[in-house]
Amino acid sequence: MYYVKAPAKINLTLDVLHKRPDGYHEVEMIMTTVDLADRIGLEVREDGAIHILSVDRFVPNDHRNLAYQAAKILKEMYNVKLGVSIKIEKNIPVAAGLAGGSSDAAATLRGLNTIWNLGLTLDELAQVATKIGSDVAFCVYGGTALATGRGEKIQKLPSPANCWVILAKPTLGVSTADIYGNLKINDITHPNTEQMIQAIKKKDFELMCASVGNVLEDVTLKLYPEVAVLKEQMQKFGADAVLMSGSGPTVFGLVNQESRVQRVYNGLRGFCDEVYAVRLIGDRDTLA
Ligand SMILES: C[C@@](CO)(OP(=O)(O)O)[C@H](O)COP(=O)(O)OP(=O)(O)OC[C@H]1O[C@@H](n2ccc(N)nc2=O)[C@H](O)[C@@H]1O
Ligand SMILES: Nc1ncnc2c1ncn2[C@@H]1O[C@H](COP(=O)(O)OP(=O)(O)O)[C@@H](O)[C@H]1O
Repeated sequence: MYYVKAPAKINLTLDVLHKRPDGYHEVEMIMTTVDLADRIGLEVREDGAIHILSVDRFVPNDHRNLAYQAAKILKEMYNVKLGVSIKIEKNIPVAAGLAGGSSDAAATLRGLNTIWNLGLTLDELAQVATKIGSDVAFCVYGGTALATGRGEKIQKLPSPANCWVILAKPTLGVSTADIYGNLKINDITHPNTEQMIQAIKKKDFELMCASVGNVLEDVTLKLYPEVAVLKEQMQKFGADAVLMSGSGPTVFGLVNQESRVQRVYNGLRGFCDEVYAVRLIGDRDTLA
């Protein structure tokens, strides 16, 4: 079995510029990877079939799985005769705003490139990724990046100031399409993306904390008030910056002092079953 790591992402910023004629939203967002990861095991099949093995009850075991779709598209585009068995060891909460499915698909592309001997570059894999979902191209590279278009155009950024990330996932899943669908374009307070880029380049933790922002947050908080409560708790227990990731409902807190990580983590455990204390990975080379 050949294993590939599929880390979760958080959105440090998420801005929507306008709604496009194709129904997608034109976005400008800064994403970075954290060290909470699924593990994807791949085994070549001589019969040409694609099989998914996953025991998580929220993860589809068939063609609906994004890892399955990744293998199928890659196989068709490059006329590969071999097949693959894909084992998914799920650690990233599902439908959480952490791009777990997208990262599984991206890890499958990277892994198949190796075990099917395709010799493709990451840029070529990212091209394939855009056919699977908006977040998959980012996940092919990992690290930290500015994503534009519908999220598939990736410009690499350096690794931000290192810090801890506390993730808290309420027991509800949200549909990304629903959240975008409820966004009122004329009623948006835009985050300062340029300032966040400067904060990342200078590795300035305080400026990074002052620059976080996500225009989807208001939409999800209105639909699910328990997410707002979680945000307040995270702030109360002393995180330096608190924001919802993606379309939610996961809330993350940035903390740079190790002594405070345990306090925030323990405080939240009283409210929320799924809490994780992880590090920013931030650097794309760690995926290799
Ligand atoms: C909100 C974000 C932020 O990183 O992440 P998640 O919350 O899903 O992790 C992404 O934009 C999600 O990307 P992804 O989950 O890959 O979305 P897709 O499968 O491409 O699209 C799902 C649906 O979301 C809506 N959508 C998605 C991307 C976009 N730029 N505009 C949209 O309006 C569309 O209705 C689309 O049908
Ligand atoms: N490998 C996968 N892991 C998780 N979810 C998957 C996967 N493949 C398909 N899905 C479907 O995608 C949906 C969104 O999942 P996920 O990527 O975890 O969330 P998000 O888009 O919020 O980051 C889930 O409801 C699930 O049915």
